[in-house]
Amino acid sequence: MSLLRAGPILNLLVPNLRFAMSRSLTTGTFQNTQPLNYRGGSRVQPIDSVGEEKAYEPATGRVITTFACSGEKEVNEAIQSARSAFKIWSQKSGMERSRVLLEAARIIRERSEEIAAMETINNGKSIFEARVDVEISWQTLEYYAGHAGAMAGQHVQLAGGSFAYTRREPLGVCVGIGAWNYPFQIACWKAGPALACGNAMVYKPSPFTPVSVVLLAEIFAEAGVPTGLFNVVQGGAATGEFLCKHPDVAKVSFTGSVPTGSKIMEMAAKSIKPVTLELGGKSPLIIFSDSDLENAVNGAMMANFLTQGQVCCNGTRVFVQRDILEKFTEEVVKKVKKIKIGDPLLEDTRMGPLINQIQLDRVFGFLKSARQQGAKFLTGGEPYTPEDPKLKGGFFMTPCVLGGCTDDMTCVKEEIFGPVMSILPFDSEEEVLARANDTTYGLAGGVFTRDIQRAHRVVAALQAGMCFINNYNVSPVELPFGGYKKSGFGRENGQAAMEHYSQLKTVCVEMGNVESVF
Ligand SMILES: NC(=O)C1=CN([C@@H]2O[C@H](COP(=O)(O)OP(=O)(O)OC[C@H]3O[C@@H](n4cnc5c(N)ncnc54)[C@H](O)[C@@H]3O)[C@@H](O)[C@H]2O)C=CC1
Ligand SMILES: C[N+](C)(C)CCCC(=O)O
Repeated sequence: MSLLRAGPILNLLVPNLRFAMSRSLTTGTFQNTQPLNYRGGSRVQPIDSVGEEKAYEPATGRVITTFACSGEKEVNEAIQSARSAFKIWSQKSGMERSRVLLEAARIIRERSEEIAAMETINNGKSIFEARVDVEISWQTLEYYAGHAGAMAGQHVQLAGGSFAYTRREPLGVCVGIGAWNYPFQIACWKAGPALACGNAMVYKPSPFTPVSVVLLAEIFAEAGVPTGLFNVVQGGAATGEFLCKHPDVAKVSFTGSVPTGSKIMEMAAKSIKPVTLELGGKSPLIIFSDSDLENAVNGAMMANFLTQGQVCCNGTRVFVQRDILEKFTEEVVKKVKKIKIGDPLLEDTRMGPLINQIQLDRVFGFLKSARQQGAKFLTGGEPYTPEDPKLKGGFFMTPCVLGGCTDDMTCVKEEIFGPVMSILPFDSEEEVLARANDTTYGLAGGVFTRDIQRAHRVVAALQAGMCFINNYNVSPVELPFGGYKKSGFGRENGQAAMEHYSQLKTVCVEMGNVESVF
């Protein structure tokens, strides 16, 4: 399956003015001048704040914007704006909502080059990958447009002509809190099903990546949502807490780390708010010796190096059956050495910088302990300075493959969130399954083998919410995505997400007389 599944559609797009504008964006030039909050149908400065944040262009280390973190009053304004829009939106038919979502998807397609460029500038991922993210984003809105029109209840016949029916109703104002690795796509993964079900949303992106989500808010407005339906507040933990604790919020959907997920669940518990938690992982990828070697190598690359390795579902523990260990390792190392690192806005770049200096230092911290614990550095793991002088301050490193790894090493146990693959040899299926499941995480897992029975047996035994056979990290919107164990619960994407943004009402209808017991 191709990563860029909708490629032909993208190629057919006629270049428009915005496209031409985004073409002129080069690394080292963008400076944000507009307010980054969005409320009541326009960009606004927050009315109160709890401090200030800076966001960077990771490729150059330049500050591209400084913004105020929304305070309690601003958060309340955004929620009240969403509440009033909810009254209108929730009364529309599914088909009416569907039409608006389809229009939003169309505008995203039209503006895809501009959105992808913003994502690359603020996140650091290659423009090639950012385009894929934008495609997945509009596909998400199209997919949930279909579900909006198809939302329906059940009819249940009861004795004596009485009957009951069920209604699937929206929850109200939903809060989305996002991570920095897929800023625009995560927002669409949450807003798509939320809006399709008739909810309103207040969204808080990560303070590292505040820029692209405001574009989504503008696009929803242009597509015709009621004023205030989708709002954006900017900020970090304090702003997030105001959102989670607010009594008028009906649900919180969160993507991020396990410790923050745990805090969010605690806050939501106080007022019995349902939560969806998409947390981290340390997923296993199991490669049996009967695999198609080239596919297995490509699968391992896909499992480890997208978005500079900053992906929650990455298969970072690569278990390789011992008789192909040498050949597999040799091929992987060859490919990793060829990854083109550099200016992420250039067409042939495949790896950009990490998100910031803190994350880069964190990854080097893990690599230091890997070295101390005896891992072999087969390639990479070093700071990298591209030749282009404007990239001197960027947060680059070379992608790394670690050999000679054992299950007890820190680099094998903990989520690194950087371009680091650990290779672990194994002998038997039983042994590798026990080792693969020996983790508190359970987001994803993969297996490469030509043995059809073994493939299904292995994924059935994996304790993970998203499993792949003979591929890794493809994520079409039709497929439910989410974790087992400490990787969270609830599902994004697929029909499953509709249930997490709606509630079921049963209406029991009496057609005869009331027979009282008294
Ligand atoms: N599952 C995933 O896709 C992701 C997992 N991670 C993991 O998390 C680590 C740290 O990344 P961060 O972005 O710093 O994750 P984080 O969990 O600190 O932040 C994620 C989001 O939650 C917000 N937040 C933080 N504290 C909050 C609180 N007390 N109440 C409400 N909202 C709060 C943040 O502002 C951000 O929008 C990564 O190294 C990685 O291990 C990070 C990004 C994505
Ligand atoms: C798109 N995909 C599957 C590579 C990653 C999405 C999950 C995340 O937010 O890290």
